[in-house]
Amino acid sequence: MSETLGQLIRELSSGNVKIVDLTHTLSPEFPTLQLPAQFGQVGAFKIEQVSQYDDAGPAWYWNNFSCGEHTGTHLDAPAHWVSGKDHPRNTVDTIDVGRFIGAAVVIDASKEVAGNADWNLTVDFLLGWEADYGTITADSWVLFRTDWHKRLPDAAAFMNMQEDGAHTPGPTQDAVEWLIKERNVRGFGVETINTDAGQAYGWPLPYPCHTLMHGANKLGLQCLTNLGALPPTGAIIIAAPLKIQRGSGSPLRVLALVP
Ligand SMILES: O=C(O)C(=O)c1ccccc1S
Ligand SMILES: [Mn+2]
Repeated sequence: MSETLGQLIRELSSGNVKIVDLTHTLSPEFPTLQLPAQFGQVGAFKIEQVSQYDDAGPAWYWNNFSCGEHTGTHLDAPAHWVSGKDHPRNTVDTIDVGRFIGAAVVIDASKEVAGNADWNLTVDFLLGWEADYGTITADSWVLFRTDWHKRLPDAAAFMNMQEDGAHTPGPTQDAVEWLIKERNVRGFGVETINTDAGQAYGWPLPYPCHTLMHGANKLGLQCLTNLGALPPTGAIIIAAPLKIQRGSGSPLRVLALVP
C-alpha cells in the first residue's frame, strides 16, 4: 500500500480522521418534492419484505424497494436539467468517478435561515465567508448549511409549502453564477429538498441553481444532514451515486472525512 493511503488508514483507525454521515435514512416517511399537479412526481421510498428467516426464505432476510432517482439524500447529475443535456458523460452511470471524492467547504447560514425561511445566499455573504476562511478552492463542493434538517421528522415543516409553493432557502442567481465563473466549484449541496430556493420557480431565470450548475456540467446534492459536524474548510466528501443506466441522479450515502 502507498505511504499516503497507509497514512490515511492509520489516521482513520486512530480516529484522527473522523467519518461523518451526511445522509438521511431512506424510509417511506421521508418527504419528497411536490411539483405542481400537472407535472410528473418523484416516487416516495417503498419497501416490501421478501423473506426474513421464514418459509419464503428460511436462512435469509431481504426486501425489494423502489423510489425515485431524486428521493432522499441524492445526487443530481448534469443530465437532470435540460441545460445539462448535451454534456458528455452527464448521467450517474457515466460521470467520471474522480468527481465522487472531493474537497468540501461549508457555508453556514443557519442563523440567517432560522429567521427567514426564504433567505437567499448572496455573493456578499460568500465574500464575507472567504474573508473569514479563505478563498473557495476550485473544484470544491460548496455545502450550504441551513440546519433545515432539524425540521424533520415533521414533513410539512421540512417542505414548508404555502399556497404559492415551497418556502425554503437557496442561492441567488448572482451567487450561482459567481460560484461557477469565479470559483469553478464542483457542485452545490443543500439540506433542503431542492438546491434552488423554494420560490425560485418564479424568478427571472427559473431554478437558477439547477439551470446554471448543470448547464456548466456541475453536480448537486440534496437532503444532506449533519453539516454542522463539518469544519468550514478541510473536509473531504465521498458522494458516489448508484450506477443507474442513463440515470439523472441517485439516492446515495454521502460521507465526510473530517480532520
Ligand atoms: O433535483 C431535484 O430533485 C429537484 O429539486 C427538482 C426535480 C425536478 C423538477 C424540479 C426540481 S426543483
Ligand atoms: Mn434532485
